[in-house]
Amino acid sequence: MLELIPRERRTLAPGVVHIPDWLSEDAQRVLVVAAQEWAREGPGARHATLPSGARMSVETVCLGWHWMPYRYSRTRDDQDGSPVAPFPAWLAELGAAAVADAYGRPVDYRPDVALVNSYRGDARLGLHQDREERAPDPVVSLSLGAACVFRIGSPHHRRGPWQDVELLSGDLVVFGGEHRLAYHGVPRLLPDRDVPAVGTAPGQRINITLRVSGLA
Ligand SMILES: O=C(O)CCC(=O)C(=O)O
Ligand SMILES: [Fe+2]
Repeated sequence: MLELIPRERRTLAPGVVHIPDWLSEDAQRVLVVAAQEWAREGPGARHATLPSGARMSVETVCLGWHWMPYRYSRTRDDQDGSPVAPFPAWLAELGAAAVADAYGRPVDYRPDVALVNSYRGDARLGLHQDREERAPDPVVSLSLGAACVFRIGSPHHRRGPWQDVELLSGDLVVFGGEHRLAYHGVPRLLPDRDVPAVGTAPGQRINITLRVSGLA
């Protein structure tokens, strides 16, 4: 099922752009250090609990707005109720540069939510839509550490066809436009892929997802 993808920038579908190696190794190291600090701050990262009672295998800490299945809050209501960590201005600038590069034009992109996801072992993320936002702006995804398979399909239904893309450390994916609500997920890590020394734990993948909440 996995295609052999040349490591070139590709538009996977309208509004969906993959840029391999978008982040320099230095930038990756800075982001990994920041992600590790965010994951330790306050009540720390957690495996969110789904309405079914199951816990997600991905461990997440949020900035700006705290995402829970399936709503946002300014406070960490499924933890200790403390205020969510602030969304740093430099991360918004990085997100705007990502969207401008992906779409090849100047953009007014002001993300105010980050999900910092940590995958270890057989952690994965089922197919879902990012749809708790009230704004049409694209989603930015940055990958750090271990490689994974990223699956993206249609905005209309969860079943395929999908595209499976290998995401390596430093890769950028932007999805917006008519694929803003595309189903997507991470069916598995690819722990045997070489990872540059960016500071992640052995076999760990960190994903930083940026979104515009549209909330005030
Ligand atoms: O880890 C990824 O690449 C995707 C994360 C994601 O889809 C999310 O946090 O909503
Ligand atoms: Fe998502």
